[in-house]
Amino acid sequence: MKKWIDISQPLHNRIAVWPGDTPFHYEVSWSKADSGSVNVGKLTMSTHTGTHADAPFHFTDDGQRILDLDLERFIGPARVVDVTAFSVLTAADLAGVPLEGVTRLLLKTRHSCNPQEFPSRILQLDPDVAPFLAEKGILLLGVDIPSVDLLDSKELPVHHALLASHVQIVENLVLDAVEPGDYEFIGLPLPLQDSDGSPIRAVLRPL
Ligand SMILES: Nc1ccccc1C(=O)C[C@H](N)C(=O)O
Ligand SMILES: [Zn+2]
Ligand SMILES: [Zn+2]
Repeated sequence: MKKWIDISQPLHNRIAVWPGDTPFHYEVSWSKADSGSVNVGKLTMSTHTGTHADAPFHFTDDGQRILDLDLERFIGPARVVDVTAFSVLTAADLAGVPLEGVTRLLLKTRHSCNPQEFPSRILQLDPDVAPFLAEKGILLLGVDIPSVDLLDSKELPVHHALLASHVQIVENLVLDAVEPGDYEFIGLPLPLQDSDGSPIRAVLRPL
């Protein structure tokens, strides 16, 4: 049996966050020395830090929250496709990619990513990608960048198009060391009842 590959950003106090968002912070708030028994940590973070899933509530006030999402989407076969040659990606571009029978698509948009550095430019996805993916039967789209929309977007047209097409969004994957191809994917969100997003531990195993 092949090994699972971790495709998650490590969460630590120097991880890059969305500009202006809550910095990630972990500390031991109650040490073994103090408690006489155990180390107990305390976390402060934005729900969109590191490798994470977006809930529709992130960009729609009446949208589903993380705990409402169907877990089936976050476990199962996935295809990794290299789109590093593109700075804009449309449905027409994806028409040349074999996607028959694919239910989860992970896009490798850059050769390397440094989770401690927020990117200045990212791939531009055309919103027409969303209905195209839905038509292929794709349930989840994962990217190795902080957003499926451009970094300065306020309207978030790609987020909205993916929601309208019932495609789950996963962001900030680490695909540097991953060859294009077919894998088993697991990337489960935490059971955060009211949340707009959740960190996931995303892993792949070659099929
Ligand atoms: N505008 C923001 C402000 C603060 C924190 C995150 C965002 C995002 O929109 C993040 C990105 N679109 C995401 O879905 O993770
Ligand atoms: Zn997000
Ligand atoms: Zn997002």
